[in-house]
Amino acid sequence: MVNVLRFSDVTYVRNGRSILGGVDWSVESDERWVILGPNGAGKTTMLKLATTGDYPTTGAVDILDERLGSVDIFELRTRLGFAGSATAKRIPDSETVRDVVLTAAYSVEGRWNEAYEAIDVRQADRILAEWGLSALADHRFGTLSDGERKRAMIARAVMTDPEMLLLDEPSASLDLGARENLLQMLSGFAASPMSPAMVMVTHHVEEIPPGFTHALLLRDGRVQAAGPLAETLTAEHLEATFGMTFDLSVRDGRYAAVARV
Ligand SMILES: Nc1ncnc2c1ncn2[C@@H]1O[C@H](COP(=O)(O)OP(=O)(O)OP(=O)(O)O)[C@@H](O)[C@H]1O
Repeated sequence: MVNVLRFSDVTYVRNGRSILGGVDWSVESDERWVILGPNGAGKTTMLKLATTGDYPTTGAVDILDERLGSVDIFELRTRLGFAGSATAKRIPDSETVRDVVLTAAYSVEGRWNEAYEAIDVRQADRILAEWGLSALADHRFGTLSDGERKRAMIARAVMTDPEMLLLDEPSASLDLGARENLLQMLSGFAASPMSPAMVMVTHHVEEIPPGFTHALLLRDGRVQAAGPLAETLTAEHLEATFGMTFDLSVRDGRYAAVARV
């Protein structure tokens, strides 16, 4: 398997504050990772570094075999798929859902005068179908529900066949049905050997799609545990990460955690 992401002794300091400290982490092309941790633990900062959004203060970040700091990040970004709330904010409300996906082929937000190849349009329509969005293809992005919006942003992120897909809280703010629907789709996507490496940040163990293989637990910018899901996502590691005792259960690949009173 090919290494797609490596953090080597990464620190990230801003305004005199240590946000990440001594992070070592490695992702292979067939792995699907979830990053869990309390508010402010540094999860989004890790995604920011992994998507070329910033540089580590010390240590090294290697993305798709390229060292951050000595590579053209604009070229590297075309090989990554990223969906998060910040990316959704950049999409014009008036954009159709088909164009939200299609414009990823040109790395732009908002269609202007680009002429798209028939092959790109076919690819967009195939992806819209895969993410349950065909019926909404001509709807305006601004009219979508939160759940539809999240799916549209993931569809956009996979449009260019990225070598690594990174998702920041894809299930946040979704109702139960929309969350379950999205989890099923993510689970199906994760199961395909054709899919890229995946890294997903979430706040809740209930939001881990079955089929995800690895977990990284972060607290105060430090890795508490990282590795294969079954060995890493334990009540003991959750306690060390969140500072509370949990009853943790897993059924049919779905995790649930309830604080022990
Ligand atoms: N530029 C900055 N200057 C100072 N502090 C920062 C800066 N960027 C991030 N932080 C702080 O770093 C910490 C980690 O932020 P980050 O957004 O990575 O956490 P998170 O784990 O994603 O949190 P949440 O779960 O609440 O989204 C936070 O306390 C945040 O306030």
